[in-house]
Amino acid sequence: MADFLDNTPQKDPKRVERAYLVGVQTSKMAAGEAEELLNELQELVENLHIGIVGRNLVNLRAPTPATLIGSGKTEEIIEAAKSLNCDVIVFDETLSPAQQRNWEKLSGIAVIDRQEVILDVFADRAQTREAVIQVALARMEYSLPRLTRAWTHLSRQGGGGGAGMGGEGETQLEQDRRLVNDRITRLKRELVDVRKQRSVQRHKRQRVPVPTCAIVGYTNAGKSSLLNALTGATVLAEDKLFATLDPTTRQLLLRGNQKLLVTDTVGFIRRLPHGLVEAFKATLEEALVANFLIHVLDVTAPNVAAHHETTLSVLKELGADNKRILTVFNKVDAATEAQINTAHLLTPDGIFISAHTGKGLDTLIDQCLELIADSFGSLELVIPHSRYDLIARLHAIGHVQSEEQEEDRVRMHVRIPPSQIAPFADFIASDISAAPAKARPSKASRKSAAAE
Ligand SMILES: Nc1nc2c(ncn2[C@@H]2O[C@H](COP(=O)(O)OP(=O)(O)OP(=O)(O)O)[C@@H](O)[C@H]2O)c(=O)[nH]1
Ligand SMILES: [Mg+2]
Repeated sequence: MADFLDNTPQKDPKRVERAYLVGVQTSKMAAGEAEELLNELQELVENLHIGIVGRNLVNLRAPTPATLIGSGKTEEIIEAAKSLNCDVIVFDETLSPAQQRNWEKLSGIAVIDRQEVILDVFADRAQTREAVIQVALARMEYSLPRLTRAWTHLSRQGGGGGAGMGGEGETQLEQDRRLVNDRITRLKRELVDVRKQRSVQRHKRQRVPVPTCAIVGYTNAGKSSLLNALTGATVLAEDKLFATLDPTTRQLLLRGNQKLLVTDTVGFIRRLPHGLVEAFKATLEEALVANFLIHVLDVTAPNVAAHHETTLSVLKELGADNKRILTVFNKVDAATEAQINTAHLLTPDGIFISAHTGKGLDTLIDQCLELIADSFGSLELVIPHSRYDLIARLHAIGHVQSEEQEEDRVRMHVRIPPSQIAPFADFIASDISAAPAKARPSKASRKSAAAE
């Protein structure tokens, strides 16, 4: 049991290595969707260094409660998996604990679903204490109703085998449940401590209020590459799913001395286990507290619309769907004209960029500046030289866009958060952002002010 609770994937040479994949096409799915999901599952499984020796896309009119798919097709799959000498059958659809048990009984082979694969990939990537605990929690919550399975996670990773088949007695099961529940409680407690440190760090950052944005999006879209391209950071960017689990924040200095904190976050995927969203909520808090979001999409992905929808629905689940979002289509350097057209239709005001070549980054930065201007009021202040303390303070906390010396005073355009305005109230010449829309400076003049 102890090994099962260990979050570290075991590098046992006997571990499973031959997988048979099963996808399910339902009438609700768009043409090609199930095939594409199955390709994604294949990539996920390969990320676990398990070889794919066969795959089967099943048409499903109505689900069968016991095994999800009908008995004829079930037999056919088991037959094929056995003849290919597979040690695991992987379902793209979520299997209920009972369905999973039934499949394992019928086949004598370990049977897992996409959710478990995703959990395993996350476990493989987790590096920091926070990520390790979060993944362990999600995995334990997933495993609780599945403790009576023929293969626990441990025995599957240890090479499977029939030893555990149906032999677990009630007492053992009760004991296992208690152990898992105890461990869940302990991990939750430990997580509270780890998170306290993150919130201390954030408060430190927020002492000087700087606008923040979070980069969100489907896994492998190029979020870390964008952070690197924008800020010169060196976050690991790799062609593997879920390369990033922990958020990284970097400061970006834009035109007009405007600072912006940019956070890279964990990627999303279709059919993300609910437990993982729950477990990563705190990590994704960076997205919740951001002033706005940059949603990155891989314009070359075969089903960019589904990626778009997945990210929006996870954001909704997190309660971050009311944020202003800049939609960014990345990898234009590798895109076809048809892919660009599809993206245009999906989000007409999307920004096309390449984190690799730098194309489109200027436009993205312009739009970031606009959003900052919208959320941080733009003020014109006239301050006498005798109040140099206030001028110095503005340089420290605000973002001075322009500064003009007049006889015994200085005229400044600044952006400061509303909560910080009070000490300057007597010196306000005009509040640009609060002015009626027609009196507001045009987009172009605001941009040039920012460029000064
Ligand atoms: N052609 C091309 N490839 C890119 C571009 N940006 C990123 N990539 C590639 O896409 C892959 C994923 O990039 P990452 O930056 O790691 O993606 P991510 O969104 O952070 O991925 P996760 O952290 O796994 O969610 C890497 O192989 C990058 O080299 C781009 O502008 N053009
Ligand atoms: Mg990343």
